[in-house]
Amino acid sequence: MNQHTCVDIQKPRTDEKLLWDIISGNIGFGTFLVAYDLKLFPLLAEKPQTLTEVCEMLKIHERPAKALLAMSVSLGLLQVQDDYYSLTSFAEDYLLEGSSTYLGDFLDLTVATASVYSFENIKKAILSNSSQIYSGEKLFQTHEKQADLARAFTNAIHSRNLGPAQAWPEVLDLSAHRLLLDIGGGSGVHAINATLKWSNLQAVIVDLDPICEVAQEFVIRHGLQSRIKIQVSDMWSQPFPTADIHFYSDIYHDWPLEKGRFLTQKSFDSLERGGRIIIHEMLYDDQKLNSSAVAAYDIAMLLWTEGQQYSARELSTMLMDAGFTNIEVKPTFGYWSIVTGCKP
Ligand SMILES: C[S@@+](CC[C@H](N)C(=O)[O-])C[C@H]1O[C@@H](n2cnc3c(N)ncnc32)[C@H](O)[C@@H]1O
Repeated sequence: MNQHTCVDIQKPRTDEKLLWDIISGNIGFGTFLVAYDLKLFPLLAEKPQTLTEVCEMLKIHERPAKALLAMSVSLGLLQVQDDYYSLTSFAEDYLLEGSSTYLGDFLDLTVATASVYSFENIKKAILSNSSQIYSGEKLFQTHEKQADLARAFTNAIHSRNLGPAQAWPEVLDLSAHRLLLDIGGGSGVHAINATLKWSNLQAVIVDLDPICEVAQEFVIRHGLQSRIKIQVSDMWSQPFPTADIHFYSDIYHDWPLEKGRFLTQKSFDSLERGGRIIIHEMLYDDQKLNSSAVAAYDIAMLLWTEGQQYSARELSTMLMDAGFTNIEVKPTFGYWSIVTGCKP
């Protein structure tokens, strides 16, 4: 090439916004957890504060305070008016201890396990097709052996489900049913909300031993001991107690497809005629293409479990193959939906 020949620089077809959107998702998540950890949200719940006041109360310099506040505003957690920062409705609903949908226990676990989502762990999970939580030990087997971890996890899932669990019982008519079996029910947050909404319903929560202790405490806290029973039971090996609704929330996504099929068939076989199955999950669209939130949850399942997020079509097909009819998919709350069917 001649020394003086100019070479055109090819222009990109797109600007680079997408790069910064991807980066901001990651940094925004970390900054949100730090804001939570520093108790920025309860501080602003007392009264709106200026930048200087936030610096004083959090004992941080102006430069990081500005960055923290700007990110919190851009994430939709704070709003600013006349130089005063205050909470948005989302922050009031989910980030204040007094709220009935407070995410505190979920965020505490997320802070404690933030390193699970590191570059190294995501790469290892993708290359090895294995979970990275608890140094590669199986999630639920570890919980069976370590009651403290089981409790922190169960409390976290409970707090994260306080909103969704109020929503799904509103979208179905359960007035003709008697007994809901909450399989792998965790804290019992769904059984509790379903029985509170439908006075005709009783419930049984089945789960592993240390989790049932936590569920018992939540049931007592709501004064529902006469309507909700708790049974230590392994859903793979032990028969289901009699019920006319089988409810699964965030269970199918913990396991591979064939285990989902197993549970579906087991439910179909053990439900009475007219019985209903309800699967509560964050669903992908059928092409598994259009939701970054569900895709992120899918990666989280890779890091924590043997499972994956499913689409409405995949779960509906599973129900149909087992013999269920009248299959319906109903969006319920945020990214949550239920897939439900009846035993003819
Ligand atoms: C992701 S959590 C969901 C908890 C609850 N369904 C909810 O949505 O709040 C999964 C639950 O399945 C339970 N689980 C795992 N293996 C189980 C088994 N073999 N038998 C019964 N429950 C099991 C776990 O202990 C845990 O409570």
